[in-house]
Amino acid sequence: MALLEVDDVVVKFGGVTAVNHATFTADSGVITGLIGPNGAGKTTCFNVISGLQRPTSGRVRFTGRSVTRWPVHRRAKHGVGRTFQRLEAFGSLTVRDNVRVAADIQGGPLAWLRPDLGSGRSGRLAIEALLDRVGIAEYADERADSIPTGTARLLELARALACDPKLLLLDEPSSGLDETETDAFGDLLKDLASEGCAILMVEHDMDLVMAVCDEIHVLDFGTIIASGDPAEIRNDPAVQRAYLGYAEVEDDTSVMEAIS
Ligand SMILES: Nc1ncnc2c1ncn2[C@@H]1O[C@H](COP(=O)(O)OP(=O)(O)OP(=O)(O)O)[C@@H](O)[C@H]1O
Repeated sequence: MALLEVDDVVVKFGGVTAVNHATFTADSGVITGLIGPNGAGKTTCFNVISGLQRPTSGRVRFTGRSVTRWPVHRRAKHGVGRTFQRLEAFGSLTVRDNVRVAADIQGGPLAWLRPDLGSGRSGRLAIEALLDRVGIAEYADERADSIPTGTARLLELARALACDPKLLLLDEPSSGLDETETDAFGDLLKDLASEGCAILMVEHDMDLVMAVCDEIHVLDFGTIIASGDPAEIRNDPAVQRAYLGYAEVEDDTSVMEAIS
């Protein structure tokens, strides 16, 4: 049993089938990529997993329990963390306070009793350590609406990590990061996975996807058309066709070449 099981999920918006009988898993210690052309249904899948979107049919199981009808906050409390493609930080708060709010909410009304949370010294140190870990400590006192986009994405990651997730859903996490920052970000993802976190990532940077993912699922028009490790996905003709939009693909054209 995998940590997250998406089972035969369908999402329809009127006449548009955004997700079409998608079945896939994400597991602890594993970095899983969910890729596909624009409009393929990736964000809708994330919304179904995090609880923002009720599926038309199908099920979502998390830690073996059916969570299909659970609201967002209940899933979050049980370990589903998420970042958004469109940034969702509290702009008028500092970077540090954005993370503190997340830790406080996760801790609940009795958080002040726990030494690792709340406003006590240990809680404060834990937040500083988190900011340092994602590489944004120097921005701790800046307002969140004044920091660069790439930094704001890392802030979203820190905020999600403050809730101690078992599963981390990352939607376009590297957009806005330069090459060096993206490399560091990839290393951080590997570290998090090695500590047992399940990571499911929607990402357009194929170099990053191919470098860090253990398993990749490819969506096209809402349907999973391929699943496998990076080498299998790279050379899958159906994936190449999906990205290029036509069938005539040279045998030796890789996905990375196809979409670049
Ligand atoms: N709330 C909605 N109402 C109607 N149609 C929607 C809604 N949300 C998504 N769609 C449609 O569902 C399809 C899948 O959209 P989705 O945003 O999940 O794709 P995506 O793979 O995340 O795309 P991108 O890579 O561009 O972010 C698209 O055709 C989109 O227009």
